[in-house]
Amino acid sequence: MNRKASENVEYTLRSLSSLMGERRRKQQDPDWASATGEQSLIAATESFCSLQGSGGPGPGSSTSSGDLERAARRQFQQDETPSFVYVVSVFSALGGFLFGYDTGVVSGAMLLLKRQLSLDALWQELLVSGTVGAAAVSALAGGALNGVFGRRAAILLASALFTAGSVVLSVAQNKETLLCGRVVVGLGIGIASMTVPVYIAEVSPPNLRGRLVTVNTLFITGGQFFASIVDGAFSYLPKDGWRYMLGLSAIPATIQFLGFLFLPESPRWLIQKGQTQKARRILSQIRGNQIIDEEYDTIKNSIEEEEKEVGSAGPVIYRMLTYPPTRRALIVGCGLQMFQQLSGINTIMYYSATILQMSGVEDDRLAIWLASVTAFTNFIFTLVGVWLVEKVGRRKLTLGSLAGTSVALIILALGFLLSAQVSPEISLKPTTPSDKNSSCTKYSSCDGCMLDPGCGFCYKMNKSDVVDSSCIPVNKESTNEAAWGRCTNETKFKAEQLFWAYNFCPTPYSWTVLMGLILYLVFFAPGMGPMPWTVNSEIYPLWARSTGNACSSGINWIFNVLVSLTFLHTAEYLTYYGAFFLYAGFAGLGLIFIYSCLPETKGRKLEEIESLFENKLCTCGTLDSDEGRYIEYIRVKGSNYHLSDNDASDVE
Ligand SMILES: O[C@H]1[C@H](O)[C@@H](O)[C@H](O)[C@@H](O)[C@H]1O
Repeated sequence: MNRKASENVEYTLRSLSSLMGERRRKQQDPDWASATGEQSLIAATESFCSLQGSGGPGPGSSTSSGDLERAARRQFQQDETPSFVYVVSVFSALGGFLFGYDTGVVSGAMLLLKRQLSLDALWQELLVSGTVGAAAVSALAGGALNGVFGRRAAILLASALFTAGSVVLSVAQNKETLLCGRVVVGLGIGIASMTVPVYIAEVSPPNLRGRLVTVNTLFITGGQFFASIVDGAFSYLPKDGWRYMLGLSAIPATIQFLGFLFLPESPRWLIQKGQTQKARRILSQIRGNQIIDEEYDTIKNSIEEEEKEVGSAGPVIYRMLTYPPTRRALIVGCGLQMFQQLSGINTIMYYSATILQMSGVEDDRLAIWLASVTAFTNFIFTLVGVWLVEKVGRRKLTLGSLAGTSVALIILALGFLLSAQVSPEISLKPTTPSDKNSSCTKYSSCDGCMLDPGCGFCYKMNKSDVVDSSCIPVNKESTNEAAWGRCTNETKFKAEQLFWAYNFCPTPYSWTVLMGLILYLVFFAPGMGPMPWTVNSEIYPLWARSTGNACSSGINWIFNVLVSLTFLHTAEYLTYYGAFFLYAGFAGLGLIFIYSCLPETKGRKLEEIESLFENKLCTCGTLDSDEGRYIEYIRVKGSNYHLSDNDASDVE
């Protein structure tokens, strides 16, 4: 038995012996028992004792603490979380999978699409960012949708949008239809991204909530990983391979839609809407054989109190901003989402193939497959987050993750800096054909040439030295070749031992970059990846939950577009190392923000969390008095009592 489990049992033993003491007192003094109306407590205690088959452990009782411990453990095991809550969470998390898949698959699809439909840069950008932009809009609008129609309706709508969008994409005949499909899918992503964490948090028991919501992010990164495999596999099908890539998500989307036709609405939302009978029925279905009275009453009371305290006049966002605890929670939630994106995750995800090329991978297809290694690392380390979230808590996990991410960003930046310092010189200045563009011939080293999106570096290798190098305009149709000169025909120039580097330079410091990249994901994925979603699903009171999550998800998407769309321009102005130092700076600011403002929400009931924001903003971290202290409780009612290592003290 591990230390914590034995502490649980020890505590239980202590709780039980105090109950036994009460029982003896009541048996000796029946008036006292009836006066306090505690007959049920006596019955419960007796029923516990009968579990052991040997009566209560009073003085002189033959029952050893070993028997008691075994009985407590047996009951603890019986009282497991019903599997229905896992079914509900997995079906909801399919929304996360679709979010990950549809944002991840586009990079591979674009490689094929731009050739088949001759897409120019503007159309490529529209197809990629159209989805993310639509997600930002629908995440913001999703708050109202959730509040009025409920979580279940929002998830059904999101999966219907995913299905419709994927079908449109797989049969599209022109770029305009493709754009419509991408926008429809984006609308689904936005709604799913803000609804699913809220729904899972609302149906989960407090001791599992963090883990189950984090599973949603595991599904996001799983979707991104699966997308990278699909991209790799269908890249061998140059004609129409993209139809499969983009259309495949119709399958999980349809499964989710069908599943949700049978899955229940969030009981918390139902109570808020006054549908109390239905809420009770669903809550007891989700909690299996456990008693729900206390949970039901807590939700109901907190809704009533909230209404008294905050009132119900005016738009929710106005009430949130004028009521200090929700205003603070909103700042923390949006800040977390903003810093998640500002620390550059999607630059790493979208440009990992380029970054990997910098570390010496020449072949395009190999770079695509290696990018799936990046996605896999992100996925596997999110799993570590699922495991850690209920052990170390949200605050420590996020802080540790962001500290590691900052170090990794500095290593990445140093790798790029060292590479820039030893960047190969340009030794040849070929004469430009009269009808061709010559803007690239002005550069004197590979570094400048690489940062100009219009140019590429053509060179030969002599052992480990770069020789006969030139900077030439890139072919607008395919970045794998130059527009003119020695590097124009891929098959021919490869046979002549020539190399073409677009967006990167050959460097001996590739290992530093590679190490930085891997370290980045190892640290980012368990904490900064999932925690912003997990924390946001728990920090708002019920009346503000949909709106709070809509705002913070909207912020996540807006900064996602900003960071990923500006990466190449940022690199052009600040160089690659400048860009990564900038992200490291943002991560450092994020660290200060999180250290001062993020309270620990682990193990608390959703209804209790509001109290964490009652004090002035950015003192929450220091008020973490409960950290490291486990409050055990034993609920005794009839023969049903519950031991939890993370819940509030409560003896009925
Ligand atoms: O939490 C997720 C996850 O970390 C993904 O890998 C990333 O692409 C998303 O932008 C982020 O919100």
